[in-house]
Amino acid sequence: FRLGCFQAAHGEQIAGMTSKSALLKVILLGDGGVGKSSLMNRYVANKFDSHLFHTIGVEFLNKELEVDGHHVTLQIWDTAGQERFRSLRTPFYRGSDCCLLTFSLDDSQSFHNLANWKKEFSYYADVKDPDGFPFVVLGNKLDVPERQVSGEDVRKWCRENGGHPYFETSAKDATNVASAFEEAVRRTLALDDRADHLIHTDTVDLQRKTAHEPSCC
Ligand SMILES: Nc1nc2c(ncn2[C@@H]2O[C@H](COP(=O)(O)OP(=O)(O)OP(=O)(O)O)[C@@H](O)[C@H]2O)c(=O)[nH]1
Ligand SMILES: [Mg+2]
Repeated sequence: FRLGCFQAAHGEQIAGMTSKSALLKVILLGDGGVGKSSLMNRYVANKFDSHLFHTIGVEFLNKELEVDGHHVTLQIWDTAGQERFRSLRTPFYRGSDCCLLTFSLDDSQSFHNLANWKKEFSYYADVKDPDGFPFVVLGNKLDVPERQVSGEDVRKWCRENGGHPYFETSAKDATNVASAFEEAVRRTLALDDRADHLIHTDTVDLQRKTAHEPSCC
């Protein structure tokens, strides 16, 4: 499931580039209407539409950013949260480097559904160890006064389900939106460092092997 990332990292080594640049795929999941498209639009275009249509299938947008000195192209995949679009979104989970589990703070059912979203993602993205995968939890619509979910309950769920980071966001007034995406990048790059190490080890092994065998190509 992390093949895309491995290839990017390997490509850099072959090309001998000095600065690190990676394409990271991050996917937004959560119930219909929680604000996934609004979060993506706020982050990428700095726009907000109070009468957005439900997404059908998936859409993606790219955003370039720098986090802790790493240049990254973030490919943000926005999915349709409504149940009737399930078969249109699940084929796009594979290859995701990070998953943003999104709910709305004024809708407790959307919070209770996070476990189902995590399960659906892990199944279709073929994630072997869901608790080790970089999920980030977003509680959106912080600006709405009719709050139904307490931060304490979410933090407890995050602690008990793999220690995922949690952000309370508002796509409407831009609160915490950039911080949440940047944390997603940070978590992914932290895993990539380990992946780079594995690739490096493989490369050394291959070179050793070829040194002891007659070269034919
Ligand atoms: N007040 C407020 N409204 C928001 C916020 N984010 C989204 N909305 C509104 O909530 C509604 C649903 O937002 P969307 O971004 O379309 O939700 P979605 O998760 O993409 O929904 P699906 O595409 O059906 O999965 C829209 O009318 C948005 O304007 C927010 O932070 N605050
Ligand atoms: Mg949408």
